[in-house]
Amino acid sequence: MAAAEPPSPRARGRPPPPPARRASRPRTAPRTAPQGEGARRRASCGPRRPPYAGRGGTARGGGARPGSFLSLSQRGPAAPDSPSRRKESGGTAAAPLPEEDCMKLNPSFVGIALSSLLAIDLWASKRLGVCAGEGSAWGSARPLMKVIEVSGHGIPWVLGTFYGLCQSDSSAAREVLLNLLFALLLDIVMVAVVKGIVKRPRPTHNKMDMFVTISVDKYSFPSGHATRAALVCRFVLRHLVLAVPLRVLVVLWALIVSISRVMLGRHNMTDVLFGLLLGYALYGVVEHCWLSPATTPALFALWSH
Ligand SMILES: CC(C)=CCC/C(C)=C/COP(=O)(O)O
Repeated sequence: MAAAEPPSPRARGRPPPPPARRASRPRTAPRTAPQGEGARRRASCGPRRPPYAGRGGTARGGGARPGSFLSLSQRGPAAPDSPSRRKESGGTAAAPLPEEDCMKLNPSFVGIALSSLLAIDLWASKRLGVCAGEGSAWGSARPLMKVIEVSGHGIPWVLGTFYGLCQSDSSAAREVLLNLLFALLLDIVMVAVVKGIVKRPRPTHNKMDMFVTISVDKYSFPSGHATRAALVCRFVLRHLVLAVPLRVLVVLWALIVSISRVMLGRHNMTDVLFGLLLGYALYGVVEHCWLSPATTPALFALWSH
């Protein structure tokens, strides 16, 4: 006689066992099939206030709205019925994915990372501002730092280049100096534009006793001295024939000018780093727009004697 079969779960009034994929899920995430519209919305990857979001779904320290969560599993509206989508949803288009299948990236993490970086920047820059005043740790080196500051200032560079241009008697020298003048003016304009847009104030420990400034120089991002140092350094190394020790000196000068901006308390480190990058990139623009008697004959006619 055959043994009596145990009653099936359905016969006992229990729900049928879940499909194999669901059965492999951890027990800590029990689930029941979504019932009704409300449950379907909860199970979807759509906008949903995260547990750590404040009023209006804004996470602390960031500006993420609930709808701005990114889901790697979500599909854009362009391909709502793609084969992969159909496969995922078991053949029915637009079926919501289970919540656990969504990986949410909260954009406010980027904000938190940036804020942390800026906080470290402010803290480290203040500590490195050892020549920010006469009473600072290296206050006695401040006069020397200010001489280095003048060596990277725009006025001596623009006036010196202009003077050299007027004095030059070879067309090759004129071409190089005219392009250097263009590079210096482009640098001043670009730095002024970025400073005017970003409007980052100078460090609080800075004493505003700089030699000749323009209105945007009350802002600190990026460092005009650092952009000029990087730009002039690249320009000189490329267009002047110098012995190796002099080439090393040019690079050292650019580095010392840049470091001195933080030591003097004029800038935070990120101002200087961005300034160096900007100056390096601006040299590429100068090379691209290289002025020559062939491309700008009228300009060169001004300087021919
Ligand atoms: C007045 C002219 C022609 C240039 C201004 C040069 C200057 C004062 C730049 C500011 O440099 P930092 O941003 O490094 O402090």
